[in-house]
Amino acid sequence: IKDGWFMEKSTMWPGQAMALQVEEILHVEKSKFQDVLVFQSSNYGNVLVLDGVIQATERDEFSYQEMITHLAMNSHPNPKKVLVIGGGDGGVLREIIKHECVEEATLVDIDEAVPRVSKKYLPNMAIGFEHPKVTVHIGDGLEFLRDKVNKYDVIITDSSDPDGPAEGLFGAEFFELLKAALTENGVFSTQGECMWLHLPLIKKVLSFCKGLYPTVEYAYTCIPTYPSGQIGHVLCSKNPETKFREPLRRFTPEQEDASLRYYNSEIHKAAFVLPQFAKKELK
Ligand SMILES: NCCCN[C@H]1CC[C@H](N)CC1
Repeated sequence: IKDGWFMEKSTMWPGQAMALQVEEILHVEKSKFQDVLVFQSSNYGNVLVLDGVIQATERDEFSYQEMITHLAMNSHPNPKKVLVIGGGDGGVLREIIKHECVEEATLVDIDEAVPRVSKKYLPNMAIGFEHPKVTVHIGDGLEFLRDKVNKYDVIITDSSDPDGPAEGLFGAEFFELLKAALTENGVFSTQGECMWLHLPLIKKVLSFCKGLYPTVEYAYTCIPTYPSGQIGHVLCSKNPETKFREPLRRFTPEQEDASLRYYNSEIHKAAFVLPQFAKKELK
């Protein structure tokens, strides 16, 4: 932080950096896995930063949390058992429990510092932890999956970037373990990186998934404080009949008005419409 500004510089997005004005530094810690920083920004609320990378801000986190969750959940006919890998800030859990049909939501995050710090400084996002249907494990998502077979209807991998503790969540073994852990018509969504920055990585993940799953799609959302203002999701289904581009289930207009700020059934469809440069590269 220099002259009151935080700058998100990283080799993962060379030559560019998101900058946010800092009102107050609220928390600095070196956890077992990463550097944890929380600061109050001038116009994005409190901001959670891990290893120098913005993970969530109070003002725009809902875009990512709603889309990574509801694109998958509304593509499954009746998701009862849901698993979140990563997601230690609680935002995805908050979204999952908006689906009445969910019986249990399990979260596995490798770093206990993330839930602890999120509850304290981003309480409206970490509210997901309080729900009776929620169980939290602290541990490696890859290890957690090793003995899970035919257990989850939906799995959401809400990870940081490949550069750090989440590295294993972008590899071949992880996608194979995911497949075994999903039930017969299971669906999953991942943090799928940005088409302006990571097309080669996205292409690699998509083509690998196409070898494992009958239905694979890429969608994205707009979010001001992520690199290049956009983040994608890779969506896979074990059911060849799954049509991701058309929501199978919908929230009622009342639910959309009452409890959603980004996702709705129109933007569900729009999320899969890619600009020409990405469409060409990812087909
Ligand atoms: N719940 C938010 C998890 C973090 N998502 C990622 C954070 C880092 C970004 N460069 C990409 C998305």
